[in-house]
Amino acid sequence: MIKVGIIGATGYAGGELVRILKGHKNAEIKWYGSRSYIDQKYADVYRNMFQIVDAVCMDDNMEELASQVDVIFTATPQGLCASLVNEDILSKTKIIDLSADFRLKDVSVYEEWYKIEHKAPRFIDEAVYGLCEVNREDIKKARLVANPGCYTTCSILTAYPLAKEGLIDMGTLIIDAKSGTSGAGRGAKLPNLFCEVNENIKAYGVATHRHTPEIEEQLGYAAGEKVVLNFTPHLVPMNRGILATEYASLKEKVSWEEVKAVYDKYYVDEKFVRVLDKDVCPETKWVEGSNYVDIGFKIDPRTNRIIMMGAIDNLVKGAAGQAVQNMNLMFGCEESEGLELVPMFP
Ligand SMILES: NC(=O)C1=CN([C@@H]2O[C@H](COP(=O)(O)OP(=O)(O)OC[C@H]3O[C@@H](n4cnc5c(N)ncnc54)[C@H](OP(=O)(O)O)[C@@H]3O)[C@@H](O)[C@H]2O)C=CC1
Ligand SMILES: CC(=O)N[C@@H](CCC(=O)OP(=O)(O)O)C(=O)O
Repeated sequence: MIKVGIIGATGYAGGELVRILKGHKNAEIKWYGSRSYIDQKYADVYRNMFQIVDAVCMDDNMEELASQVDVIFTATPQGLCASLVNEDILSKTKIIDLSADFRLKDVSVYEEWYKIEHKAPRFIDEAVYGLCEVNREDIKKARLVANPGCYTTCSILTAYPLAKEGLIDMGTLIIDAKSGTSGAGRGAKLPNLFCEVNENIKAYGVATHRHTPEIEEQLGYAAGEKVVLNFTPHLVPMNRGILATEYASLKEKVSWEEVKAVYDKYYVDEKFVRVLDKDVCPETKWVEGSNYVDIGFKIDPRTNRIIMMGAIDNLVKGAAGQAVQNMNLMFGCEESEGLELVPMFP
């Protein structure tokens, strides 16, 4: 059994880790970490865990945790993992960080976009970007994995094959994305109150959202060139789900079938990536509660632009599901163990 500790188990991403790991046949949660609910029963924080989880919440003592578990998930705000990690801890346990602390390779870019000082820059090079479909072999050997952001997972996987094969002019790429409010976490925040979100849709973080440099960096590796793009997120009145619509000019005239062949080259054997049939556009409902990424695309012959669409559940493939997929790779488990979650509908 893989012994697991979760720091931030009381947040939405941490809660989803608990839900998924409860169905994992090779993993056992030993530590439900919290800042606000120490010594309280976890099932009192999340009543859906009544008679399922009997444990009480513990603090975020990573030093102590490292000697008790094989892997630590940090599902905590930006900066916390970097402020706790050290060589001694990494020599005893593996870490999968759901925050952005180790996602960007250039510390000055992190500090510019996140507006905080990075507390452990020496581990940035070592950290592996945990996008399983792209970095599988490196993840298997990693002791520190930077789990990608939710918008970024969706945005990158949707465009990755075309960037990699040089089909699109990267300078024309525009990403318009929408997210349910669970993406903002469980903490009470005024813009996320029911009356502010219900019957409403709003853009935010326009030209400043911190997922922009992460998408640019990863698609830059794929394309083999520096990528600069526009990314605009929107908040929509639903609990879960992200839909990313991405526009780019095609370098040459290609048919839908030729582009589909490019997607198939990368994804045909990927269990969690479903490239949809012609004229089918993805919907968040089709992936809700699951680890799937659904991708669809259309070519507009008038503009010779391609419109790519990707849908994920932000808490599963966008956070906890992908984190467990990473854990499976790091520990030699079946990659889909614990993740055979059938999407919920309606
Ligand atoms: N929500 C999402 O869809 C996604 C989230 N993420 C990332 O995952 C991380 C967690 O996000 P999310 O679950 O949404 O956030 P929440 O606000 O729902 O949860 C935050 C968690 O962190 C704990 N925490 C907060 N401050 C501290 C601290 N100083 N020390 C220890 N624990 C602390 C909280 O504990 P307590 O409540 O007990 O005080 C809580 O368990 C973030 O980095 C986020 O960016 C990544 C992808 C998607
Ligand atoms: C709806 C909503 O507010 N979403 C969050 C994204 C959360 C996430 O995945 O981001 P990180 O792990 O990179 O912080 C946001 O836009 O800040």
